[in-house]
Amino acid sequence: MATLKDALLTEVAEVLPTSGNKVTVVGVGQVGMACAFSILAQGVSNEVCLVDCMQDKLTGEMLDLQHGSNFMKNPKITSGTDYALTAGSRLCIVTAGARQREGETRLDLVQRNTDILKSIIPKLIEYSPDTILLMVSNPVDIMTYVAWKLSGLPKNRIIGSGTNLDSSRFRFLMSQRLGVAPTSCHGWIIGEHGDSSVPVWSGVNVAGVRLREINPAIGTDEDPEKWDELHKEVVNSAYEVIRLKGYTSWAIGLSTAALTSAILRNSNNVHAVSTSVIGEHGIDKDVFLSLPCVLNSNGVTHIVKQLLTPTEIDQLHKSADLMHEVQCGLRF
Ligand SMILES: NC(=O)C1=CN([C@@H]2O[C@H](COP(=O)(O)OP(=O)(O)OC[C@H]3O[C@@H](n4cnc5c(N)ncnc54)[C@H](O)[C@@H]3O)[C@@H](O)[C@H]2O)C=CC1
Ligand SMILES: CC(=O)C(=O)O
Repeated sequence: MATLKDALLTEVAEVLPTSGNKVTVVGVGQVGMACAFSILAQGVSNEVCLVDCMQDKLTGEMLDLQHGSNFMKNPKITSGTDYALTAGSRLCIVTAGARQREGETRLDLVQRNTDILKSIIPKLIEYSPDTILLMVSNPVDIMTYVAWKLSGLPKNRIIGSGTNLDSSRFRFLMSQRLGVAPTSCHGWIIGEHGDSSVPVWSGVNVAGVRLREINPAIGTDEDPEKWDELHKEVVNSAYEVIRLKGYTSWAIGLSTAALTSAILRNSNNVHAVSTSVIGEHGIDKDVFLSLPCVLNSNGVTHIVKQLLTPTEIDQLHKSADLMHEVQCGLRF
C-alpha cells in the first residue's frame, strides 16, 4: 500500500548518503559540544557525527541539537559509541579526555590523555583513512604529536587547535585597550598553547602601523604602558575562566569552527595552529607547536616564515625544548 510519503513525493533520483562535508566530534563534553554547536549554528557543516563513551549523554546531546534543526540548515546529526558511524569523515575533531582542575596545568593531563587517545585515533583512521585530524584535547601540542604517531597520517593532515585561541584572546584584549575591533587588531601568539606561549610583539599592528615603531619598549619590562600585561592575561585566561566556571568552552568552540571552515571550504586562511615545526626558525626537535599556517582542504600546506626577533626565536626554542622534554617521558 502506498504511504502518505509515496503519495506526496515522486522519486526522481536516490538521495546521496553524505554531503561530503562530514565532521566527527569525539568527546561530547563542554568543549566538544561548543565545537559542534558553533559548526552547526554557523552552517560550516550540516553533517556532524558525535562520538563518546557515554551513551546516554551522547543521545541527550544529539536530541537536543536535533530539536534545533528548524533554526539551522537542516543538519544531519548522528551519534554513538561505535566508530563505524564516523566512516567517511572529512574532518575528525578530538576533544575527548580529562580537563584541568583548578590548580592543574595543561601539561599535568599528558599521560591520562595519551592513554585515552590510544583507544580513539586508530579507530578514526580505520573508518576515515583520508580524514584530517584536528586535535583539541590538552596539552594540545603534545596530543597532536601523539595523534601523529598513532595515526600514521602525513604531517599536513594532523593539526592542533594551538594558539588560534590564544591569538583571539590577545586580539580581544588589544581591542579593549585601543577601541578597535578584534579583527582589525593584528597580533599573533605562537609556540605552546599554554604557559610558554610566545607573543610576537615585533609584528603587532593596526592597519600596517607596527605598535613597536610607536613604542619601542612594547612587550618589555621597560614599557611604561605595560603592554606585556596583555600576554600575561592571555596565559592566565584559561586558569581564570576555569576558576570562575570550571572549564572553558565557547571561545575554543568558535576557534575550532573557524579552523573547520578553512579546511572544509579550502579557504587558504592563515591561522596559528599546531603543526610540525622541526626545521622552522632553527628548531631541531620533532615537536608540534603553533606557527601561522595556510589552512585548506589538504590541511596545513604552508607555514608563514615570520620575521621574528632573536628574543622571540629564543622563546620559541624554549617552548620546543619543553615539549620535547615532556614527550621523552611519555609512555605510548
Ligand atoms: N586546545 C584548547 O584550546 C582547549 C582544550 N581543552 C581540552 O579539551 C578537553 C575536553 O575538555 P571538556 O570538554 O571541558 O571536558 P569534559 O570532561 O566536559 O568532556 C570530556 C569528554 O570526553 C569523553 N571521553 C573521555 N574518554 C573518552 C574515550 N576514551 N572515548 C570517547 N570519549 C571519551 C568524556 O566522556 C567526556 O564527555 C580537555 O583535555 C581540555 O583540557 C579545553 C579548552 C580549550
Ligand atoms: C583550557 C584551555 O586550554 C584554554 O581554554 O585555553
